Amino acid sequence: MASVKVAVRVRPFNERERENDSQLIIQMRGNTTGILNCKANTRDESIRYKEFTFDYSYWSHDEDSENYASQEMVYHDLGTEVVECAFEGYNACVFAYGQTGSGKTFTMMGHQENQGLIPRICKALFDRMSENSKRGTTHKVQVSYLEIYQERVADLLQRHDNNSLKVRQHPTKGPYVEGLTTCLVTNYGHIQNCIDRGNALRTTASTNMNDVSSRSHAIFTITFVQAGYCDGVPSETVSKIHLVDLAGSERADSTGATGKRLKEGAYINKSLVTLGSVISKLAELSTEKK
Ligand SMILES: Nc1ncnc2c1ncn2[C@@H]1O[C@H](COP(=O)(O)OP(=O)(O)OP(=O)(O)O)[C@@H](O)[C@H]1O
Repeated sequence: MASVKVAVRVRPFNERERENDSQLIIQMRGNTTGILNCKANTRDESIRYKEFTFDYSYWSHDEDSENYASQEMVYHDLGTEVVECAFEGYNACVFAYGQTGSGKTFTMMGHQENQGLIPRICKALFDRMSENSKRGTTHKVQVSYLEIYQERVADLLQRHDNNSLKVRQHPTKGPYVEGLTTCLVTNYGHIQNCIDRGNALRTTASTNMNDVSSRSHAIFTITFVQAGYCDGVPSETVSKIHLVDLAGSERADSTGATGKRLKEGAYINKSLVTLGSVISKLAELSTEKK
């Protein structure tokens, strides 16, 4: 099982793009994504057209296409492995990264009638737990949900008067957010309630690029404890699943942002650049180790 997997997804045109007769510049074949640079001032196809290979390339541009990648398919490829990891005692993380309006919240959360990765992963966890309970394993599931808005951490499961929680470093457990609400959940309905409550508190706003644009990074964390017997000895396994819906990078001239929206956009871009640097550094370190 690869430790990191990268998937890209193309969404359908939105109304604005249809009205503008926008040109589709993405092609997908298997796990390869091709991008056409129609602004390149050359006829040289090797310059105009570039292909990149990912673990998965999801074609969700038109539902009628036989290659259409549904929420179910994305869950099947990416979500089932997360559930598998959690039951094996590993930590797992999925995050959605991309330009504003590109479909991150749709992929992570989806809609009631077309659910995304987060509700599907939660549902599968509880289904599998009820199977395992029959074999004597007991489980405890806790969730927390936070957003990082303009570099401040806010609890999405309970509004605090002071809406800026502190991030601290625990000597053995690593980073944590002091005072963050954790809810003990015992069934899927309960976890769904937490998700809905958190989504309702999340900071969103309308921009020219997206009517419901997330203005914050959101992290939904599931702490999953399994207790049972291993070779007759009582044992406990703890795993954490972090499901992250990042705010999208944006250009002020495209979003039409001014005032508060512009300031939000600046914070979003700055934090995404920093995240990119962190990921590059980690990748460098892991290459050096090999
Ligand atoms: N695969 C898809 N199929 C159908 N509709 C989609 C798909 N992906 C995105 N959409 C629609 O596109 C719009 C923008 O998507 P979404 O809000 O998920 O973008 P986002 O990347 O989270 O944006 P932001 O960074 O601004 O929050 C929404 O109306 C969403 O329903």
